[in-house]
Amino acid sequence: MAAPLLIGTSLKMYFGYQKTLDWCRQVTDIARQHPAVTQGHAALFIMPSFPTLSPVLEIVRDTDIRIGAQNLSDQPPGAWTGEVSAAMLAEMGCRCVEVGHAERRRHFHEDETLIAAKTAQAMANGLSPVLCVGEIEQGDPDVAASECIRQVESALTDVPQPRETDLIVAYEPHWAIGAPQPASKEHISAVCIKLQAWLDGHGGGRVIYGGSAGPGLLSRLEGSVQGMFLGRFVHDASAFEQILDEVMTLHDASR
Ligand SMILES: O=C(CO)COP(=O)(O)O
Repeated sequence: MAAPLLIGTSLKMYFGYQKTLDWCRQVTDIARQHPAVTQGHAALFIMPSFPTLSPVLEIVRDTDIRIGAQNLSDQPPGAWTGEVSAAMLAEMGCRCVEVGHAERRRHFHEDETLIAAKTAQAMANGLSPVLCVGEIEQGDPDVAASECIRQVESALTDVPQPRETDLIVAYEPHWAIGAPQPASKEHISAVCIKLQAWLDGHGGGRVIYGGSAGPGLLSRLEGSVQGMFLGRFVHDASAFEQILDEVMTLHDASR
């Protein structure tokens, strides 16, 4: 059977504590009964804010939904006030962690050295990095693909080979994040196909797309991505159900 499509979301800092738990319960209820999930065609991950990780892990306990943090320290445990270690996230039951998101690069000045150290910390502790890469300005997809490959290579600098932890690469063109609509399907497909080919030849990994993604996009991408990294357009949890319906339709069409 083909690998399940990865359908994930970061809640960024949008929701409060209670709203996060309510939303996660809704999505978990959808996942429990949706054939795309129960038949193994979709694998879900959710990245809520740090203070909600523990109760959210409890909400999804009897499911295969992966929970991850939106950030981690680049350092092993020690005297790093205010930071959260990969070791603690893994101990809690997190299975993935976001690294290199455009908002962290832009607003928190995370550079490639820091992103490489965070990626290495994640992998050394068995957390799959959801490594976000993308070009800043809209332009030619070949140039964008080269830039993304360069960013992935740079992020993997400190990771020992062969890699022992799954890598998820989220292609998120900065200009398409928080926008009214995603990048065009031609642009997304052109970049993701090149990025996936590069990963296939360099230790593996799976490319998903994020940036104003919502219901309908997965179907339009016709198999050129391995999943979606969702934001605002799944804040209404029913959108998750629509996307899982698409996964099912894609699966049925491929038989
Ligand atoms: O950055 C994103 C996912 O982490 C995308 O967010 P939006 O879908 O809200 O643009």
